[in-house]
Amino acid sequence: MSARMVLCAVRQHLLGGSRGAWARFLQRQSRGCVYSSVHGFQQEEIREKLQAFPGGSIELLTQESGLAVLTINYPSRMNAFSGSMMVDLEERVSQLEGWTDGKGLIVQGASGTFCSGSDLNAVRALTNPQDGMKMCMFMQNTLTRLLRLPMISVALVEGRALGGGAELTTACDFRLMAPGSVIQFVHKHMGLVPGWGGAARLVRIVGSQNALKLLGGAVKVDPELALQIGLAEEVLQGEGTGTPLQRAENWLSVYTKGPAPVIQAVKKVVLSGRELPLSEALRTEKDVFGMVWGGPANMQALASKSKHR
Ligand SMILES: CC[C@H](C(=O)O)C(=O)SCCNC(=O)CCNC(=O)[C@H](O)C(C)(C)COP(=O)(O)OP(=O)(O)OC[C@H]1O[C@@H](n2cnc3c(N)ncnc32)[C@H](O)[C@@H]1OP(=O)(O)O
Repeated sequence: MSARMVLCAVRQHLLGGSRGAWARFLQRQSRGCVYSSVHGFQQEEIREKLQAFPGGSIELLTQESGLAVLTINYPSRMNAFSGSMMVDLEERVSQLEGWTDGKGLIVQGASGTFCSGSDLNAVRALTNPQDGMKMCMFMQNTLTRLLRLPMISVALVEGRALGGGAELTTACDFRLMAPGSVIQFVHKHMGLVPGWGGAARLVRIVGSQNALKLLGGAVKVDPELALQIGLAEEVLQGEGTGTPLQRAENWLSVYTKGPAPVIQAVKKVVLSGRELPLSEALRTEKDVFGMVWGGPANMQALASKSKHR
């Protein structure tokens, strides 16, 4: 068992039995990770390698409302991901996995642009295929765990989301785009394909025909095209109605209104439906249903004889 798996098991033990169904689901999903030592993945080894490329940071702000904001912060490099930021991101995702009050997450870039992918200075120093695959496994694990967080997540895209930045947007449940913003899978121009799981997720979001066009043409996806193919949910219009972050928070609050256990249960049943074969998804849905049935929110709704006119 890898250190990561032991940590995950301990965390779940500490979270206790009320999250048993979720823990079992994660267990079935290799505790949220795609790669472990079984696949030749040694987390500590790659962490050390990545730490050798410092710069920037990933900031996490959790709010009492149950909404969190994760900010990719390296403005002097258009928020490119340095090695240490990849490690930071993994740590912030661990924090979010343990946040029992979490309902929603907004992922944004600092200073009006989303993320320009990997830091090319680090990429240039890690060009052998072994190092590339280790970095890719590390980021796939982290972004898979980000997408599987028991909260509803939104990528707020301002400016540019390029390469790995475009891939990061697909690790959120929704994408909201500011006017003038662009999502571009520039990988082909770099002689590459996505490696952070972005292709697999993109196919599930926009379908294989659209994904093939976006990757094959390294298409600059503006908000209009993104809406048309279902990559973005909404364009954040409306000068004078707050900052893009405030508008994204307003948009998300519609879906995160209510008690945390119920919102988390909503995400869990949708996630299992999205990822699991039908019979397994149905069993998970039953388990999650058992967690909210007779719970405080359910009892309160029954007592108040609520109507849904
Ligand atoms: C492809 C797969 C791979 C992965 O998945 O791991 C990647 O993601 S590789 C990275 C893909 N991204 C790029 O290739 C972006 C390259 N940069 C650009 O195209 C432009 O810089 C752009 C469009 C982001 C911004 O252009 P603009 O004219 O507005 O500004 P500058 O070019 O002057 O950029 C400011 C400053 O930022 C540095 N920068 C930008 N992106 C990166 C990056 N990915 N890595 C390292 N540094 C980056 C740029 O070099 C400038 O620095 P300066 O010291 O002022 O020259």
